[in-house]
Amino acid sequence: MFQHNIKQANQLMRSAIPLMVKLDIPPTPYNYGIWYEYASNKNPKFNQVVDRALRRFGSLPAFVSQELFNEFLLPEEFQHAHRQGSVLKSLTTNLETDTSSISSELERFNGTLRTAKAALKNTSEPAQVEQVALLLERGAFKANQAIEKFSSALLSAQEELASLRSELLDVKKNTELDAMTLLANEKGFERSLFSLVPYAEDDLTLLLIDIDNLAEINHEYGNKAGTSLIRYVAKLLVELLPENGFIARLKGGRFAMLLSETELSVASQLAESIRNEVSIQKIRYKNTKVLLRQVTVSIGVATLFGDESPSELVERSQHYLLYAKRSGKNRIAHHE
Ligand SMILES: Nc1nc2c(ncn2[C@@H]2O[C@H](COP(=O)(O)OP(=O)(O)OP(=O)(O)O)[C@@H](O)[C@H]2O)c(=O)[nH]1
Repeated sequence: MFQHNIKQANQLMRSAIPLMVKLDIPPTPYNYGIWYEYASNKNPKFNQVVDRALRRFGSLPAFVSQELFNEFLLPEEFQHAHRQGSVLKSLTTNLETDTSSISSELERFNGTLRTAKAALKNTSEPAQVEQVALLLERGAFKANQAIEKFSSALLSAQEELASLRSELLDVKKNTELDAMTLLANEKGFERSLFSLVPYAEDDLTLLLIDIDNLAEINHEYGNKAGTSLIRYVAKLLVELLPENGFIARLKGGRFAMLLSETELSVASQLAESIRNEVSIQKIRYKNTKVLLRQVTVSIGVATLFGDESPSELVERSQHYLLYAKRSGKNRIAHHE
């Protein structure tokens, strides 16, 4: 990527910038990268994915740009590396190089000092003394240069580390994990959904899975038992999750399972087997050893089609989930 000369690069940036302005794309480094690549028209698959994302979102949401950038524009070896990890690695390598260059420069200067000392011992000739002084001056100048370079490298490393630390703090704060089940939470689900949508070709399916009558279960066995049940179902869903699946807990006893490259018919079969598997469990609440009455789930299934947006997909799954609940619960519902 980006292997153009300055003239070509300038031309491409001139076509990319009006596109960004027209589509109201924020001028982030990711977006510059993306629109530069888009304007170069070098990778038809990339342009296709961007076009599809634009149709679905109307613009490019920040994390979609980031995903596209990582997927298409980063060199292969960096794709899976965590940003912090790669920044730290390059910091360490730079500092190592600077450290070894300063040590060899100081070593050389030490040698110069030794030679100068020996020379001065054997002579008091003004011309020779002057030559030694010149040698020392040159050596000191070079050693000084190396020290200056090293301290400026240390300074910028320090700044870089401070900004990494604050980035890590942000990541911690904005965690996308549900503390109760250790699955992704609603925010994590949204991020996953938005990043999968640009690649979907009528084969991204969403299962909204909701525990039936959780309020009654709470009432009958106590809230703690209800919470324990949510954890139990979460574990079971993880066991049943296919390799290309992603699972999150949205709220209460409601889960979202995203299945990429899975058409409606296959996803419906999976939904049916999840429904059945939950309904045959014999669940005992471990604190009181009480066996709970039959636990069931209802599931709404929808597959993204055409230029549908992520929120339209979620709305359709909700619609089918509601339909399943109204039709008596412990069932799945989807588009005919
Ligand atoms: N124990 C427990 N209950 C929760 C938790 N989060 C939400 N709930 C309860 O889950 C219940 C969800 O109620 P509803 O949305 O009416 O759903 P439901 O009772 O499962 O009824 P249907 O969805 O129609 O089958 C409410 O009573 C909430 O208080 C939780 O973390 N633990």
